[in-house]
Amino acid sequence: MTQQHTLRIATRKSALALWQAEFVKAQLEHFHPELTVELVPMSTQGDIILDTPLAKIGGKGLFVKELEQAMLDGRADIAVHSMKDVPVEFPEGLELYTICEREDPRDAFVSNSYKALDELPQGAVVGTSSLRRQCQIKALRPDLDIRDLRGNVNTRLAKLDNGDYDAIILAAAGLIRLEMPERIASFITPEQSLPANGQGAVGIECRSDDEVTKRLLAPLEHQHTRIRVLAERAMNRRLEGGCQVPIGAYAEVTADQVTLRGLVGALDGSQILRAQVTGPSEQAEQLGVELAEQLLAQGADKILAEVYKDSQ
Ligand SMILES: NCc1[nH]cc(CCC(=O)O)c1CC(=O)O
Repeated sequence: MTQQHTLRIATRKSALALWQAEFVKAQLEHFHPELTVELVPMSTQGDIILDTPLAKIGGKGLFVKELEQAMLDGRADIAVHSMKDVPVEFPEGLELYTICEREDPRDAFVSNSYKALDELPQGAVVGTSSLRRQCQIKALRPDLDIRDLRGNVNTRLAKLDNGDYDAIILAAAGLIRLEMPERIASFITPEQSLPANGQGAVGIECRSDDEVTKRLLAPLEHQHTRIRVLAERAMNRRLEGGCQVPIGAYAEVTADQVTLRGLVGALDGSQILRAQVTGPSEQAEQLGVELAEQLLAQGADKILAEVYKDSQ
């Protein structure tokens, strides 16, 4: 590496994406004081199509395609992603090389009037566009009126503050990173609602043949997080679920064992399939597949087929 080496980070322009890119930049500069790191902010399809419910647009990787093209064209060297938005498969020539330490993976209950989900009055209006959150909240509280809520974190908070909703559900990690932890009225436990695979974790993608960049990224790797996220993603991959599916996946690691919980739900919360597996950490991905197969044996394929049919 020469003194002048510059590493360019392709990033979306939302506050959270920029925070994550700046975080990776700071880490890289910390480990490599000689390195210059630049951000290359860009808009993605997912940022542009704002008026259609995400579940209806479908299409895996709405938020990553442009970033990936920039790396393939050599306009950028790495892309920083929220792991939960990264498709399970990568285009030829690119790979997810680094998984950084996870922030709190739980969902957060956010409201100006109520402290928790079970305090909401009958028929209260709750905002979320996530099918996963929708089905689990419906199962807990069938009376609630769940309405679509799009936009980046600040837009969603503004809609809550306008009085459009009694409460909204957001990833705790986003609120913590954007320095708004006081917005979290309470955490939603994994028992109430399983988080999305990879929630709270940041991943770094680069060109497969870019050994220089890989060496620079190596110190940012967090093995414990990798095991958890690999197990969670393997489950989603086996279920062929993108990021807009009513699938929850949550892994925890104790000593050298990983415990993975998974769930597939019907959108109205009328049916929720759950399963859990435990095994050695080295077999994280196999455990994810095993869990998916348990869910398929319970009929997850029928539920998911129904969801995909509705989103056509
Ligand atoms: N789908 C959007 C998205 N992607 C990542 C996060 C939060 C941070 C994370 O999971 O790392 C969010 C916002 C949210 O779900 O509230």
